[in-house]
Amino acid sequence: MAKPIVAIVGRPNVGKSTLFNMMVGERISIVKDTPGVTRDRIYADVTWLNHSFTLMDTGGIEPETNDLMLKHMREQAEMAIEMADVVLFLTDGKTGLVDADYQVADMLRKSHKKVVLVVNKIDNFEKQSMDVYEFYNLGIGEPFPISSIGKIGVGEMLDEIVHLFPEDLEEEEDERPRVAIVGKPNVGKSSIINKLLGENRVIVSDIAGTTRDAVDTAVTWEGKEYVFIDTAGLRRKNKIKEEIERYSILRTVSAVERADVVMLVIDATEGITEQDAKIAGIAHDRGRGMIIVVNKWDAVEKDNNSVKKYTNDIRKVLSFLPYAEIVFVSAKTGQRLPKLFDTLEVVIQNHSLRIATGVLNDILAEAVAMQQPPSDKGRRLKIYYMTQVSVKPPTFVIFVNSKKLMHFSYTRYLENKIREAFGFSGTPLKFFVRERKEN
Ligand SMILES: Nc1nc2c(ncn2[C@@H]2O[C@H](COP(=O)(O)OP(=O)(O)OP(=O)(O)O)[C@@H](O)[C@H]2O)c(=O)[nH]1
Ligand SMILES: Nc1nc2c(ncn2[C@@H]2O[C@H](COP(=O)(O)OP(=O)(O)OP(=O)(O)O)[C@@H](O)[C@H]2O)c(=O)[nH]1
Repeated sequence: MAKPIVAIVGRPNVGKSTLFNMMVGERISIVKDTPGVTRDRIYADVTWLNHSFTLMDTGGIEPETNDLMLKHMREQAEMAIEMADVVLFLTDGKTGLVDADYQVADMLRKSHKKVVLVVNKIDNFEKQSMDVYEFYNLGIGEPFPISSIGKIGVGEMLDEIVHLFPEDLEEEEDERPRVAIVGKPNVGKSSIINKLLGENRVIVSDIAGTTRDAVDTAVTWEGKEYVFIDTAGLRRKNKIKEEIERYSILRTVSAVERADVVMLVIDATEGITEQDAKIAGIAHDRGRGMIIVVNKWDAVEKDNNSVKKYTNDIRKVLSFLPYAEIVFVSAKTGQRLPKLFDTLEVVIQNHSLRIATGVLNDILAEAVAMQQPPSDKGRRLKIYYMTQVSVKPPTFVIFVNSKKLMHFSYTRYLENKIREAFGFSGTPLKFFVRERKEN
């Protein structure tokens, strides 16, 4: 299930990373008094009451001139409008309103995006209340005063944010599998999409709707419909390197968030890299189906061993996703591209496969008979039964006598047995262990 995305925008130094850290609850990004430090973490999961969302810090480089700052802020706002469900527009109550705030407010108003206007650095609500009123002038609604450092006003702000989240209804109606094409710049994402869409057996239709849908493409292949989410085209002109990186990570997160299955494109002429692993990690964390698309296969010198060698390298670097499907293609020649649809279909099926409890417990009984569950200090793990509670990804609950006795390695053993029996290629599996009183 896609989580809503909340993006923080605002001028340099208004306190975006301070607020981000405070909401996430850990000091996962680095705040310095120097404006514009590049941070480690720029997105994170936040839970408020019973709502979960992905929070993004669109961050900032301190540009040397005012003109550059305006340009930068415009891009930042564009990015937030494109990716987020709710934009958190952060301003600085100590500095007061500035021209750049008006410009961003104009863009947000025109986009019809849901916006929460937040005035930060109101460390003393009584003394500074007048400072807050002037922000009504932006014409984008009521300003929410907060102090990120003092942790004041944040509850009211969060209430307003979650109040603006879209209803899930819309999403449930759309049964079409959503496929995100992700990967480093220049690996051939656009080429793959264009070639796939150019196949004469593929029917492409436009998706009308929000700004975000503009990057989506509906496709019909052999009577089945899919929605492709494209993250290509990240290299806008004159971007500073750190910005490109931040944008591409945030866009990847946003695409993966909305997808069922992720196609991670890697460049065969470069081989698998740490950056590819980072991107793969985003999909894995979110439980998406996974296909590794090794592109530019035409451009490497091959022998009988090449596929095996590449596969081994990929498995090694991406050891956390042994379940991923791997396909070797060339967007240039079109080689094996149609096979991508076959693989996609398999992964989609597996990602939402349900196993009946009876069958599952037959496998469990067999697995337990073959390898005794672990024990500790004379007490042995007992597994009562197992049931699948959800799909996308397939999620199982294992009922045991004691959670402490359930080792990670035994869960993995059970996972392997389930995979042996049912395949589940291309999809992660999730396991929860629950305790039940011994009879
Ligand atoms: N008084 C006060 N200062 C704050 C508050 N929140 C942040 N600051 C300070 O404002 C400065 C900028 O904070 P950051 O979180 O780095 O701001 P930013 O918007 O992420 O800045 P960029 O990295 O330039 O985009 C720091 O010195 C913070 O300590 C607040 O609620 N009250
Ligand atoms: N030899 C060869 N070159 C390819 C193939 N696919 C793409 N290329 C080339 O790789 C370059 C990058 O391709 P794009 O499709 O623009 O890559 P992208 O991943 O969409 O790039 P960004 O927009 O930067 O994210 C172009 O010069 C393509 O011609 C392929 O299968 N074989």
